[in-house]
Amino acid sequence: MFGRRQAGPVSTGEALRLEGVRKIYGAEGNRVAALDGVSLSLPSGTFTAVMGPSGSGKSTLLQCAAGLDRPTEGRVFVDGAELVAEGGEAALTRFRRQRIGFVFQRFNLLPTLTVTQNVTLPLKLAGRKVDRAKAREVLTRVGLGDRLNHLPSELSGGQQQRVAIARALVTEPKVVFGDEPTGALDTRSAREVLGLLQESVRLYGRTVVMVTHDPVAASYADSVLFLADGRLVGHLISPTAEAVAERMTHLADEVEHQRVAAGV
Ligand SMILES: Nc1ncnc2c1ncn2[C@@H]1O[C@H](COP(=O)(O)OP(=O)(O)OP(=O)(O)O)[C@@H](O)[C@H]1O
Repeated sequence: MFGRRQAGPVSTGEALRLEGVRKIYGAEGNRVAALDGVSLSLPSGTFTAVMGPSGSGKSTLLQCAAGLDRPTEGRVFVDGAELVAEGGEAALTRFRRQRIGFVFQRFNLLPTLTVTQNVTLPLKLAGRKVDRAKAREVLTRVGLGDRLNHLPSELSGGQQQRVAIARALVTEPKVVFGDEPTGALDTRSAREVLGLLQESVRLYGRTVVMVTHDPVAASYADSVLFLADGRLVGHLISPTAEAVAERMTHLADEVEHQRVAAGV
C-alpha cells in the first residue's frame, strides 16, 4: 500500500523559510544557544526529516518554525507569511491555526471526544465550518472510516496516531510538523504512519517536516537536514536508512571530538 517513494506532483513555491534564526535559552551568564543562526528554505510539497544528536536543537527548530515559540533573532515565514513578531499568544495561535498542522509523539488526542470530534476540533477552534463529511473523508483516507464514533482509548497506538494525522490534515495546512511521530509506535504502525505522511505530500501537496531519531523513518523523507550544536551541518537528498545512520554516527563522533577539544 505504501511505496517508499512514489512519483507525484511537482512542487511549486516555498512552504517554509527560516532566516538567521537564533534561539537563546537561560539568563545572562547561563546562556545556551539552542539554535545558532539557522537559515533554510523548504519548497512546497516536500517531505523533510530533521536529525541530529541529542541536544542539537531539533525540537527548538520545530517549535520556532511552527510558531509554538518565537526565535530570539531571525525571521520565520510559513507560506510566505511572516511569523508575527508582536501580538502575544493569541496572534501566534491564529497564525498556527491558519497554516500549520501538528503530529506529536504522544498523539495528544482528547480522551473524552470521539474520533470524529477530535478531528473536527481544529475546524471548530479556527472558527471554520465543522464539516463532518470532510472529517469522515480524511478519516477514511487514513483507514479509520469504521471507527468514527470510537473513543481514543478504544484504539491502538497506531490507530490513535492515524487519528492525529487526520486531525492535522483536516484544515488543509500548508505545513505539517511531526515531533517524533513514530517514536511511540511498533514497526508496522510506524510504517503506516510514515506512509500516510508521505502520501499527504505526494497526493495532496502538503509539506511535511518531521523530527526523528530513527534513520528508517528519515528514509521516507525526500531529504534530511542534520543539526549539530544548533547549526545546520548537513543535507542528504533521497536518503537511505544506511546513509542516514552513517551520517549520524560521524556527526556524533565529530560533536564528541569538538566537545573534548573545547574542554566541555
Ligand atoms: N526551555 C529551555 N530552557 C533552557 N534550555 C533549553 C530549553 N529547551 C532546550 N534547551 C537547551 O537547548 C538545547 C537544544 O535542545 P533541544 O530540545 O532543541 O534539542 P533536541 O535536539 O531536540 O534534543 P533531543 O534529541 O534530546 O530531544 C539543549 O542544550 C537544551 O538543553
